Amino acid sequence: MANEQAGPATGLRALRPDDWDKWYANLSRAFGGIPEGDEERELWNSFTEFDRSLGVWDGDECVGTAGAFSFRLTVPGGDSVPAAGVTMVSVAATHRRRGVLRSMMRRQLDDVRSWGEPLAVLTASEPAIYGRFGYGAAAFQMNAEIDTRRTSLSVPPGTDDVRLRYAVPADVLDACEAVYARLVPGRPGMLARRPGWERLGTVDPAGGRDGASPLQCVVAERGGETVGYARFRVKPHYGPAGHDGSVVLSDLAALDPAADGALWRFLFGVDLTSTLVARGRPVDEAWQYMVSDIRRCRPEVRDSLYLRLVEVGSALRARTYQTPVDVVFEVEDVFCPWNAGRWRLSGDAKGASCERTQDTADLALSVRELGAAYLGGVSLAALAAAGRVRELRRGALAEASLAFGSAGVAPWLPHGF
Ligand SMILES: CC(=O)SCCNC(=O)CCNC(=O)[C@H](O)C(C)(C)COP(=O)(O)OP(=O)(O)OC[C@H]1O[C@@H](n2cnc3c(N)ncnc32)[C@H](O)[C@@H]1OP(=O)(O)O
Repeated sequence: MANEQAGPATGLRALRPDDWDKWYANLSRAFGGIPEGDEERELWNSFTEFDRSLGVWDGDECVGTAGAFSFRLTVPGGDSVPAAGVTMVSVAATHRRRGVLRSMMRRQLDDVRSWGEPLAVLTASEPAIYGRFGYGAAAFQMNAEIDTRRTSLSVPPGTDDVRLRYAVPADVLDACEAVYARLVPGRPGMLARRPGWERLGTVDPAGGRDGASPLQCVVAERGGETVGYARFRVKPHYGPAGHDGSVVLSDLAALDPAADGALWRFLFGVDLTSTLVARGRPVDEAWQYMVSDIRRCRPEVRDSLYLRLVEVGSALRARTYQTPVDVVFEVEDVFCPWNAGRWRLSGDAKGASCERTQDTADLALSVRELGAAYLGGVSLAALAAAGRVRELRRGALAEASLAFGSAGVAPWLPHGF
């Protein structure tokens, strides 16, 4: 790989295994410098894909880091598409705002393109950073702090047939992972986990508990089969009115409404607690429609997954469209100019073609808006209302907005990376 200059005396190169300690130390410091436990550190070391990671060096000092996990991401229609999971991005504060990040983003997107991966995805420490590199906010998450003493839950039929039992998280990891794997094709934004990544769900450093218990796990079973699980911590609190601790949900997955209802009913009812804290949940998750009082759940929606089309043609071909669509996009892409220009997308629920064209454009937008709309969670019409998509042929906006939808399932990223 060529050595690029990113400001005076800095050099950018692929990460070497021997450099990992310094590389990771730069990353850790950029996020506040509090050391992680050995288990977590070992986990991220095992996840690091060295030939897909970059370091920027000033002499023998690491001043910039970035990685790109080789993920597969569910797209509308249920296919799983190669996506670079951009991660571990940091620049030493001594070297900030001199273009070190920009140099890594440049090299990384060139690399991702050369690997033939049509998408790049990330979660942003600050939303203002990545739009300039063509990433749009494509999936959102729900956070809630539920007052479980003043909110009741009305569960779906069949909930009473589900058996719940406590289990040691590590002992039921394979069964839980099998549940997760069955859910992956059903929701855009979900990641097919690579071997080893299931450990992310059970890593439990004492320093990360904030006064709560170690991770607890309840599995939902029906007829001897695992149909769901919840992993959570309990944070005891004794206040003026007695016990009013919290349940802090870490992860929940269920194969059907009854299993889902059983798990949420359990979480609502843990003795000596009065609050259920649920973060990073799908924005359309069923519990919201089971509760008696959504206002007492204090729901809050937040940006979650940012997506970039690395190759516009192959990315738009890789998903399906919920209604027939035939539109010409005029795409602006300053950072990856190979995408710029006109593309004709023709598709429906079975498949799509997307090729370069000289035909007149129907819709004009930047690659960032295409990224935001790609998973079906942000409508092109809404982006047009904000002035970020221009309709050049009457009717094209409604046609494309409808087609890009994700069949009533909101996209969701199940875990950070
Ligand atoms: C996917 C992930 O891993 S997200 C994690 C990102 N990392 C962090 O937040 C850790 C702490 N912060 C940092 O390490 C650094 O400040 C970084 C990585 C955010 C920025 O690195 P820098 O080398 O300073 O960025 P660089 O100088 O290349 O800036 C490129 C552009 O982004 C802008 N920019 C950089 N950081 C920010 C920010 N936090 N907010 C808004 N704009 C920013 C710059 O102003 C510049 O703008 P321009 O295009 O108008 O010139």
